[in-house]
Amino acid sequence: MPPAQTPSRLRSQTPTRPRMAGASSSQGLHHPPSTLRSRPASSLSISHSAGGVKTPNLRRPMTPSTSNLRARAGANINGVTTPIRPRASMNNMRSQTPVNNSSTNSPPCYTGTIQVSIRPKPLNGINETWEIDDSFNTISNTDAGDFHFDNVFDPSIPNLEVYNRSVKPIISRCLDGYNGTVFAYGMTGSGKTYSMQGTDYEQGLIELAVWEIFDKVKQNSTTHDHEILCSYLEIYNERVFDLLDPESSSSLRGTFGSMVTKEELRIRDDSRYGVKVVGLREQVVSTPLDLMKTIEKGDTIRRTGGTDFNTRSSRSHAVLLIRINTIERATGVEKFATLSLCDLAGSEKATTQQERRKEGSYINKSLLALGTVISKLSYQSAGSQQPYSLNSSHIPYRDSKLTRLLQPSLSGNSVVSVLCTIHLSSTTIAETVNTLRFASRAKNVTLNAKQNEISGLHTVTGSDKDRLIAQLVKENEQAKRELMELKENGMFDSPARPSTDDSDRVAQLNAENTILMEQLEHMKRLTESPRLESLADHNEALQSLITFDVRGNRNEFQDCIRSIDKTHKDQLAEIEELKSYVAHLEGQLKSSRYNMSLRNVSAVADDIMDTASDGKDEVSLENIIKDQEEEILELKVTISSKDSIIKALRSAGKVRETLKNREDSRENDENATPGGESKTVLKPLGSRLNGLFSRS
Ligand SMILES: Nc1ncnc2c1ncn2[C@@H]1O[C@H](COP(=O)(O)OP(=O)(O)OP(=O)(O)O)[C@@H](O)[C@H]1O
Repeated sequence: MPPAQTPSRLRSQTPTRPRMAGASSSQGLHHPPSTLRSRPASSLSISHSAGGVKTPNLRRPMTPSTSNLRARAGANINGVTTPIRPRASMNNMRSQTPVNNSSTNSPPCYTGTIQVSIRPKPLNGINETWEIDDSFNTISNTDAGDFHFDNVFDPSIPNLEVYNRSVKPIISRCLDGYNGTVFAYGMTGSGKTYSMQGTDYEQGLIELAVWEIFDKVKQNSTTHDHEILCSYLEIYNERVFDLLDPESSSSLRGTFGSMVTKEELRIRDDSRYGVKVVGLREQVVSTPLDLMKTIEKGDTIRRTGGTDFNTRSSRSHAVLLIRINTIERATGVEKFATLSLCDLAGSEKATTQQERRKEGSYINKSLLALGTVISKLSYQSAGSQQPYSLNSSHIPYRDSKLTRLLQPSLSGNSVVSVLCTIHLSSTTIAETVNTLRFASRAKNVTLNAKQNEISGLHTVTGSDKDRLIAQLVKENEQAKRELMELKENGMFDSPARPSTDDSDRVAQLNAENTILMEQLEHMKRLTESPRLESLADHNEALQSLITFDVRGNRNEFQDCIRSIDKTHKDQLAEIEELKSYVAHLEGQLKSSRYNMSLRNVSAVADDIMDTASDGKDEVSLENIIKDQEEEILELKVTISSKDSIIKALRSAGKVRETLKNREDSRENDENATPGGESKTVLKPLGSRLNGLFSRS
């Protein structure tokens, strides 16, 4: 990301915003001094609280002295400009208190109320309707009473002063991961656009915020990476449009109302940002000029039109969204925030033009919805009983696109500053009182903005870090305990004892390999040809038994039986031997595995793994073990076939017994009657044995 330029340097490069001489500082630019009417000292003032409810206030109203008025107004008296008194002691965000929730593992948050400032538009003529007190917190009218706010600006102060007191603290919060919202509210022609967008001769709050953001980004650029994205939209006749959409730009320039062909966008819930405008363009901007050009582009297609109060009235609510993502390089901790800067359309009485009337009704409807939401939030925050008309806990954010869009901010997760612009004229007193009542309610709305922070990949902070350390200590202790146990059991005295020395380990593994190879060889020897030959001999003996003609030579028959008996015994002995050998190999396998896992435990504990050899030995050992397992499986198959043979032998033994018995009885019969039919018995027995062999 290219480093941000300093505001001063860039300002001098901005061709589109020529400044009046002396307009670059808050002290330099001023407007004609307002003439504030002094009220009679004895008048009874009315104080406004939530909901604009009047409460008698017996405080004696202040009567500003002439000098005070001059100082406040930055007045040009006798040709000398009196600087506007800086109010360093005035902390505009004082109501917002940082709350550290680290003990509860939740992100830090700011609690407080919406910050509300009143900005009267300079009056052509003498102000006899409203009084602003010395402390710049109260605006009063004999009939309407007192209204108290965070700031009540003198009409003559410049945008920079307004910015410093009502917006600047929010920018710092945004760079620290808190969402920020600033919106200008007031009747048509009262100075919302003047304040937010400025003029060719004076920077507006938006531009000042943009410079501040990039200035802060530059200050942090050695330690942090930043990404700044911007979106710009308008809500026109209850429809959301993208002001950065070039298509819209070309099709709409200089057109209004029914000629609108822009694509309407929808607002959806969003887990990260609360709500999201689907399809809204986000433009990455890397310099303040980039961002200002983007905004200016959007402004060219924003709807404006002439009203009875304003020749170039904003006919839509314009919302600029600046997303600020910050990543601290050292920790990878990411903070992200959205700064929403809203220039709302002005409320107005019915106008003569039909098109303006239609727009006006939409504007009034959405402002009414905003007023209702603010009222309900205000009562909710105060925990007080709502009037019958508002009697429900439901906050109707969905009643208008404006409230829906501002829902995340109004529902608390944002640091919010409202700038209410008013007319001081006696002809607009009803609208001004309405605006002040709205402002009073907004002042009561509580906020609980959370810091948007994501822990870095390679680090953790605060309580997460402590938790991780505790977990690692626990794991380490467990590993140590296991190692101690293994030592006590003499495991480290075995040939497989792990060594921290790599060459020792390799030698050890080679030795194990040799042993295993020998065992493998031995196993092969046991299972190879002689055994199969003896099995073949055995089969031959059985075959001859099957085909034996019991009428043949009795000696031969008995030899055959003896041979089978011997083979049977030999097979049984071999099977036992094989079984014990398989058990032995299984034991070996187990112990090899155990030694391997032991090595792993030890390696982790001593952090040897990083420096271990290329692992060939491990691989070959594993291969051998795999081979052994296969051999064992084969042996098991052999054993099971031998079991079948044993079964067959047992059957053959029984046959032999039968034959022997028959032989005996035949001898007896021969002695008694000559001839006999033994073959008939042997046939089925032979086929049974044949079947058994073919199965095994
Ligand atoms: N504080 C101020 N100082 C000097 N001129 C101002 C001030 N506020 C407003 N004006 C002038 O008043 C006129 C109307 O102001 P602006 O367009 O800002 O009103 P608005 O509240 O945005 O109106 P709308 O709601 O109709 O858009 C403009 O010509 C503007 O220059």
